[in-house]
Amino acid sequence: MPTLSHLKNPRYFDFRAARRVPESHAWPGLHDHPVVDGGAQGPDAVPVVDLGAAEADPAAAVARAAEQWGAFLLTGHGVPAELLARVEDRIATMFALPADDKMRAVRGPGDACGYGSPPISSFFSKCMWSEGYTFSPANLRADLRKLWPKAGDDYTSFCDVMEEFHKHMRALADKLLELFLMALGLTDEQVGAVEAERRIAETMTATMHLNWYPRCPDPRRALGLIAHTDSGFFTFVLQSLVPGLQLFRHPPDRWVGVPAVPGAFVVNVGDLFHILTNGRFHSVYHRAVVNRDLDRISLGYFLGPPLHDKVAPLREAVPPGRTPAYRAVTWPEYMGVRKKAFTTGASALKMVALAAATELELDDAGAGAGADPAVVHQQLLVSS
Ligand SMILES: C=C1C[C@]23C[C@H]1CC[C@H]2[C@@]12CCC[C@@](C)(C(=O)O1)[C@H]2[C@@H]3C(=O)O
Ligand SMILES: O=C(O)CCC(=O)C(=O)O
Repeated sequence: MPTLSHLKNPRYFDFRAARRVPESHAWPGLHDHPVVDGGAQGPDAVPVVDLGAAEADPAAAVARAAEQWGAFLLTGHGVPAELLARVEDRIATMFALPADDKMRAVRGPGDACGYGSPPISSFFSKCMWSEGYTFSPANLRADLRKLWPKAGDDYTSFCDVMEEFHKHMRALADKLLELFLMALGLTDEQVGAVEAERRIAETMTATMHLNWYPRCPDPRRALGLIAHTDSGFFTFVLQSLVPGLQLFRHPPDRWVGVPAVPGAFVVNVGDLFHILTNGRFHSVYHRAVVNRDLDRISLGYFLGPPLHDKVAPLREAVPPGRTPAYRAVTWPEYMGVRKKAFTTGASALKMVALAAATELELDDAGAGAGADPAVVHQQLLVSS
């Protein structure tokens, strides 16, 4: 059996060759909470928002899901299923590149983009059972030359497909932002006319993160992606083939498995949207688990503000007579707070909460309150 030392690149863990889960990849505490099926009828059914003809009032459906779950399945969105199949196929081709090619594009310390574990992994001493690749669609052709320096057919088809996908997704993001703002109670006119809202719509940026979760000989000991909230505004997750995404819900503490619905996106509310909406739409803890027989691929399309813009609660989101619950932060500033939160066991959202906000407002803040699975892991596993 090949071991790490037999590989040309000693930094590359060869998941394909692994016959067992080594201590470096074994996470304690994975089964502290039960897992329930979010695809079955009942209170744990993940909400579905259908943007097609079937939904009479999509803004009301978005409001309910964002307030009660911080996540929902999005169908009827108009992105062709045939394009999604090509996207998944191209991602699989990319992850099948030889290790040395992938390592050429490795993420540097502090870099947002690149190949390897996602940025959050640096907060933990254990390794996740996955590989990832982050890139900016705005810079796609240049970024991808790191993986395919000689360009060629695979490079061209990857870039063509991702550009086509990005075009659809950016338009869908605008549509969903408008629905989110209408869900907050803004009228059509206000969404277009109020300066703060207009600026968000005009400047929102997109980042893509691809995940590959290789099949795993002992899936109960390994973890694909540690529990986290996304830090930006909102994220579209594509997991249309193999399920593995779980949302944290409480009380009682439990993981809700999100069904893999062909052609659907999962939409997650992120921390900056939580702040923007003054906690009315709350960010959601989620994680990805792995399985024994099947590789899994997922894609996150992350929307957020430009790096230098401050995000503060929208005036329209703060109830009359109340003060905003959060202070203004830029995205990089918030990432810095989150890093500190991981090393101290605190909640990043609570760290940017304003002292004047009442306990009630913070307790309403969903992810910021109550049991926090990431903090539980953090106490056990933070890298020294
Ligand atoms: C635009 C983003 C959003 C990032 C950072 C940057 C690029 C990669 C994203 C993720 C993807 C995996 C989980 C996460 C927590 C991570 O570590 O990297 C995400 C993070 C965030 O939502 O904060
Ligand atoms: O693999 C998944 O389903 C989750 C992906 C995710 O949470 C992410 O990329 O942030």
